[in-house]
Amino acid sequence: MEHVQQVEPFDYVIFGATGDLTMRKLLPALYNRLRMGQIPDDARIIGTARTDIDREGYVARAREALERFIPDDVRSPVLVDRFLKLVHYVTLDGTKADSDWGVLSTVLSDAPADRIRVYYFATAPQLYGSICENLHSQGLVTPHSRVVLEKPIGTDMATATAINDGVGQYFPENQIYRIDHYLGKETVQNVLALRFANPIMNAIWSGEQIESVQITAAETVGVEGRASYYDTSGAMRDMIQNHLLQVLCLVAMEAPDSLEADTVRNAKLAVLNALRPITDDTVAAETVRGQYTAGVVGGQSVPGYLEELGQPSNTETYAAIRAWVDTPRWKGVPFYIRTAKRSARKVSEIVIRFRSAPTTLFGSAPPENVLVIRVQPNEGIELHLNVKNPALDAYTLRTADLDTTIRMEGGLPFPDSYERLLLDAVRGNPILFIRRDEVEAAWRWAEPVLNAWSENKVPMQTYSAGSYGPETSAEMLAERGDKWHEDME
Ligand SMILES: NC(=O)C1=CN([C@@H]2O[C@H](COP(=O)(O)OP(=O)(O)OC[C@H]3O[C@@H](n4cnc5c(N)ncnc54)[C@H](OP(=O)(O)O)[C@@H]3O)[C@@H](O)[C@H]2O)C=CC1
Ligand SMILES: O=C1O[C@H](COP(=O)(O)O)[C@@H](O)[C@H](O)[C@H]1O
Repeated sequence: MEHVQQVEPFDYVIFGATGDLTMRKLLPALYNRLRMGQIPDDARIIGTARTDIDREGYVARAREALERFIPDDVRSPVLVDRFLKLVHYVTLDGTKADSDWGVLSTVLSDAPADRIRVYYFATAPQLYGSICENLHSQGLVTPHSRVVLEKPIGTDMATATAINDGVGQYFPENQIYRIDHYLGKETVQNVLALRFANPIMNAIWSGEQIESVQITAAETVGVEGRASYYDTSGAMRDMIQNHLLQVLCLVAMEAPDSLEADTVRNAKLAVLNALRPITDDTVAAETVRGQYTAGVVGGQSVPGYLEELGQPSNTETYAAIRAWVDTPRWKGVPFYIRTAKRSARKVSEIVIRFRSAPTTLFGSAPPENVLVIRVQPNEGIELHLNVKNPALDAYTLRTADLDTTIRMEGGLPFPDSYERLLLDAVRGNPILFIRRDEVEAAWRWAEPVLNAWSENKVPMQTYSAGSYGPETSAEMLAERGDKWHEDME
């Protein structure tokens, strides 16, 4: 059974309440937390969007979303009805001062003045600044208010600065929660436990013992219904600048002095600031980008990216980067990070390859030890060790795996990462949210790569849907005798 504590009563005001993210992720996550007993019955979820519907109409949409996105075995009619009693809707154009803010103000003023209020922005990020301005001028920003910002925070440094400035004018940094759902994943959070709660790991966690690090987030899906967003984004902006760099930070950071949010964020920031800049001179050697062509994924024929889009595009659906963290701990250790749409399989993982044993005792050098942190699916940790091959009389080696699957008690699936993060915003716990300087440091590193790619300084490769990506990606690793995980024996 999950150990849960009910949070204080709150008002969750969602801007963008009719959109895909709200229906697919936010409402189901809140339902699940109610189901687990964490949400009090006097909490309120107040959806807002321009669509002119009344509460009944919105509740009907929310019900449909729960029927679609909550599996039958955890959806009970009684709980759904209880959840929907918390749901309200206000028709509002968040960007317009003369929109009907009075209705939202009236609804909010029904609650005590010191009630926790979370404004969740599930709209296009360009709208965040003007929504904040209106919240402020309507007197709706209280000391107990916080704002959750969905990604992407900009498409480059300039746009990120504009968004952060726009929000920062009305909310102090400690009331701003920039969400990165990878930080809500259980096994990502486990990186800190693995590293710092286990002296045996801590002792070997540096370039003295580690040869290379791989961080992969590959998906079998294409761009689904989000082609218009994705084509302005691409793999680097969609996944690397945020999710994968955050994971890299957790793998590479120095031990924080405490689990206080800013202490951990300072440690992550130090890693981002230590990332070696990729320049016009190094970008072709250190990066690979590609687009999928038609292929077969999971036994199904799928079209290529350009066919799906119906127009030419210079947007990458695959990116692999050899990054370097210039700190004494990581001297000489490449961090390979990659992400792909329409990959052979869905997998997010961290793979640590250790240096080979300096021994000739067993003839040739034994294979390297490899530690795999499986973020998803089948969350767990495996360590490949060399053991004596019991099938042979001669003293030869074979690989044995120590493999632990991390499960919830009772074998329940892990809660979706949004469940943890949505309630952390209510609790006022920002540890799994990104601070402004982290976003900026990530853009500082990513932007030169994006500029070089847009100037075609790195050729756009192709890869068949259902493959592991362009061949040049494997070649980049082979230069240093490395292999992607799927190519390791
Ligand atoms: N969908 C996903 O899986 C993910 C989405 N995100 C981010 O979440 C945000 C929302 O994405 P998504 O749900 O896909 O987008 P959608 O286009 O599906 O939804 C956008 C929402 O914003 C509302 N909206 C648009 N303009 C205004 C306005 N002026 N005032 C108030 N509401 C407005 C729309 O409703 P209406 O037209 O009725 O006003 C709609 O509810 C984006 O920042 C996206 O990048 C991040 C990660 C994953
Ligand atoms: O933020 C995003 O993440 C998803 C992948 O998330 P995961 O939890 O399924 O690994 C990705 O599909 C989407 O394009 C991106 O915006």
